[in-house]
Amino acid sequence: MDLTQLNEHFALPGILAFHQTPTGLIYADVTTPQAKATVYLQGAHITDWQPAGQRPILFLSRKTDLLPGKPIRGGVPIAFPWFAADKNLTRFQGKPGPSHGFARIQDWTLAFVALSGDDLHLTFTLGPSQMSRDLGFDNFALAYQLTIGRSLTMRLTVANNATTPLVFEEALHTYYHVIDVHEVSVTGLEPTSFIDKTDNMRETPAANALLTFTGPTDRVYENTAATCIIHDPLAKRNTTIAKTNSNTTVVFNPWKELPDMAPDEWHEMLCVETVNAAANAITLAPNSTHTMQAHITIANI
Ligand SMILES: O=P(O)(O)OC[C@H]1O[C@@H](O)[C@H](O)[C@@H](O)[C@@H]1O
Repeated sequence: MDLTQLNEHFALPGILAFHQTPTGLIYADVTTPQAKATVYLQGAHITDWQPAGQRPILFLSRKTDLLPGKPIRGGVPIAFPWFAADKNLTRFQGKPGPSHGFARIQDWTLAFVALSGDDLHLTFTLGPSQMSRDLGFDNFALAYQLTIGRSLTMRLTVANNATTPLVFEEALHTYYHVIDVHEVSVTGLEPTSFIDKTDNMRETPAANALLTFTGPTDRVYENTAATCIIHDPLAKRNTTIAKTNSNTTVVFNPWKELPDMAPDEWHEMLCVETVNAAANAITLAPNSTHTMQAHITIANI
């Protein structure tokens, strides 16, 4: 659907309207009694969620390009069907796939809109495309359900429509806005060992202490379904991330400016990602589905 059709079919006066950036990306502009949000069709990518009375919860780089086919830096990129670098080149006839897969750089289809009390439900779908087929993925379907209100729920369902198992990784690669990452801590991962991507993928024992940030951080915590809490004393809030059917959590801060970030913006961001990757990659039987969910709530402290 083009912009006009989206507005004809789905707009809700005062609640939901669709707009287009000068660069050609279509987005949903959401204003409910409880929250504001922005969701791009490219990647079904939520870039802003701001419950009433709160500062923005999600980080979005001021320098991100918002160009067709280019990943957006911030918000919640959906990684599928692999996480980070494509590690299995032979599966794709030697062609390297894009970082974090193709789902975040494809246009999704908006399939469902409904208001339920103060919550807005949006469902996006993605099926095979020329790009996915070129990378060896031709028999899957994705549905992404967002429930936007005082809390945010993100549910990603993968269906395997093939006659052979579908092996994939997935992530709701959530960038949180924090006032100063030096002052922030994360609880929930104390008892869990991790792969340290900043130290040659070293298997690192559990710290048994809350997580604070003093340098580049890129950690893959496997076999954990734990709820995590981001404690941001300067913002006077705790952000709680509860997961369903996710056994990996990734924590990321580059500790330097990335090419599509403004200088020093890394101070203001922290990724705590709801993931199934590495040892927790999913093998999905034919004619079955897998649903991973993240539920985010905010409490003032
Ligand atoms: O630059 P990208 O492709 O968006 O990836 C950002 C980061 O995403 C993290 O989740 C990965 O663990 C990092 O290794 C990676 O650098």
